Amino acid sequence: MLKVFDGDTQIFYSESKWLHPIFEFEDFLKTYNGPRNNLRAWDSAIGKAAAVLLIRLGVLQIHGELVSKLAVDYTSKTLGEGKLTYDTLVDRLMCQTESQLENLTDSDEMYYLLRQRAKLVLGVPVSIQNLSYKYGKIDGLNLEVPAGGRLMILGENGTGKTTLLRLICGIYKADGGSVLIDGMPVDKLPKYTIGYIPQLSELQEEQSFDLTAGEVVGLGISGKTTRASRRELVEEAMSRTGCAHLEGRKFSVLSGGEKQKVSLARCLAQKARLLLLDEPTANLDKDNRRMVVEILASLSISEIPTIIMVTHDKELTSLKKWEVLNLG
Ligand SMILES: Nc1ncnc2c1ncn2[C@@H]1O[C@H](COP(=O)(O)OP(=O)(O)OP(=O)(O)O)[C@@H](O)[C@H]1O
Repeated sequence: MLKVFDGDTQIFYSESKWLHPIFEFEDFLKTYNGPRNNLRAWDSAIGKAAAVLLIRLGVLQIHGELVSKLAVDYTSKTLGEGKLTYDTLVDRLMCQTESQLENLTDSDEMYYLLRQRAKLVLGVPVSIQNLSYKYGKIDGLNLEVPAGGRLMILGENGTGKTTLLRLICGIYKADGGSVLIDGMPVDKLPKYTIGYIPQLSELQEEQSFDLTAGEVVGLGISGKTTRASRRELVEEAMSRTGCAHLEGRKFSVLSGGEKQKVSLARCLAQKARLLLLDEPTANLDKDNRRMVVEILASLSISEIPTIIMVTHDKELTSLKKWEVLNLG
């Protein structure tokens, strides 16, 4: 059970189990407009996981009926002594989550792990078995990317990186083996599951596209969405990728980098569960490359889609915690 107070006023209450009340509280905060500088929480049991989440949400004073030593250590290191009080102190809470967090210190990485354990990820798993294709070095390839996983495909020119993305999203048919996304072949997937951004050269070929950038971003949004929420999704995605000012411009006349930003906004508005990105930072200047890196980092700890990306960009290849597949 979790109760949260602003000073003495209770603002939130939940009786859900495990860490779910805290994730519910996170959702509650998205629309809560009251003051947040004096948040106090009361929870029945506090392990390191609960401490990490509550502190991320800005709670400064926590009381638990049952509290673990790991939680006390983490809280005193992060907030200072005496911010976590308790009725009973135990060595550790007997759960796997507490053990998995024991030696982690990076708040983003802990948060990512907790959302994965709570199955609060947008991403779908991808399973590639014995995949073969006539071009490139794709010969009996096996690969598992879990829901919300992050995979970077590296390799020399011509090894088949782009070909692999096209096999995953069904543009090419494999000569042998299979690709299952969320347990299904690609043609059985619900519409809008995949967001694919091809290499810039292909985006450039879409010259006949007579749509505005805003309309392109709206393409991935389900037809059932109301007009108002559609607008909101488009605006939010375009401002997140720094291209809101391009909304009324024709997509076909945009520069390469602008097209990439608009395409990324399309995938965000679509809430794609699997992002397939082919050289997403090629042709972007330093600031825009940084922005893409930041968007990928923030996606990987909030919505958590599954991301499979081909890149040569040093800034991206140095990202930590990504699985790497070297083709060739
Ligand atoms: N439809 C096709 N017809 C002939 N050759 C093809 C076809 N599709 C792919 N290939 C060849 O397969 C190889 C792999 O191509 P792909 O574009 O996947 O490479 P890549 O690893 O993405 O390379 P780069 O780093 O240069 O983008 C290349 O030699 C390419 O010429």
